[in-house]
Amino acid sequence: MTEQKATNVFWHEGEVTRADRNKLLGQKGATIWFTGLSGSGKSTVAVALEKALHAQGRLVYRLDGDNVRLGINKNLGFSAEDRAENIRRIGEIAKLFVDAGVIVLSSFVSPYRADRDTVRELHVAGEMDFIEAYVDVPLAEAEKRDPKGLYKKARAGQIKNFTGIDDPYEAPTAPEIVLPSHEMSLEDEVEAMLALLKDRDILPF
Ligand SMILES: Nc1ncnc2c1ncn2[C@@H]1O[C@H](COP(=O)(O)OS(=O)(=O)O)[C@@H](OP(=O)(O)O)[C@H]1O
Ligand SMILES: Nc1ncnc2c1ncn2[C@@H]1O[C@H](COP(=O)(O)OP(=O)(O)O)[C@@H](O)[C@H]1O
Repeated sequence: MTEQKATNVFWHEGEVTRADRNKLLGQKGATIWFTGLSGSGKSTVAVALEKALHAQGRLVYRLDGDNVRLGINKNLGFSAEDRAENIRRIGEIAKLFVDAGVIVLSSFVSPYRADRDTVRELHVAGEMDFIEAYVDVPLAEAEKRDPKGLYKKARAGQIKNFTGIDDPYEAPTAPEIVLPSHEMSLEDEVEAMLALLKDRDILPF
């Protein structure tokens, strides 16, 4: 693919603002970024939190690793470069959703600190909330769960560059919240996330 830079392109401001949309929805759009090993519980927590927020009448939308990779990012693999591009695109998509007033729950392994920090900076530059939620389980626990049988395949050498096996996972150094899903119930994880969102004024009432 030839890289082309967007030149002579300008952001076009409308007359309805993000603040107007947030007011209409009674919430503040924000990105909740779940990161962690495959099998740590990112999708499980995001699904449960989505259900809880929806039941409260919040507009919430999940972006999930497997789903996004079946669609917009289907041309990307798992090299460090492709993972960076995967996360960059998802970061941009999340930002558009936040601008629309939506609470985004994103679940991606996102193993590289620099890639996650780039998404954080993108949000901060746009004066948008970015909450990094580290779903922190020991590799042995994720491997024991192995919900998709991928660790088994990676151990057998049938999948290369598998995070935690023959590819790195760089743990967050200052996440907004840590969820040790091997020591915490799913209900407690959801409660902890809801409390944090309230604290941050993402759920103003
Ligand atoms: N090599 C390798 N490493 C890690 N994960 C792999 C790999 N190959 C396939 N899978 C499956 O793809 C899901 C991870 O996709 P992500 O888009 O979240 O990855 S990344 O953020 O770009 O690193 C991941 O999903 P989750 O298990 O839900 O995390 C796996 O099911
Ligand atoms: N407290 C918990 N929180 C989240 N997942 C849990 C918890 N306890 C057990 N699990 C299980 O761990 C697995 C996590 O899988 P998944 O959510 O697909 O992880 P990921 O999205 O990080 O790959 C699921 O089978 C889930 O039922």
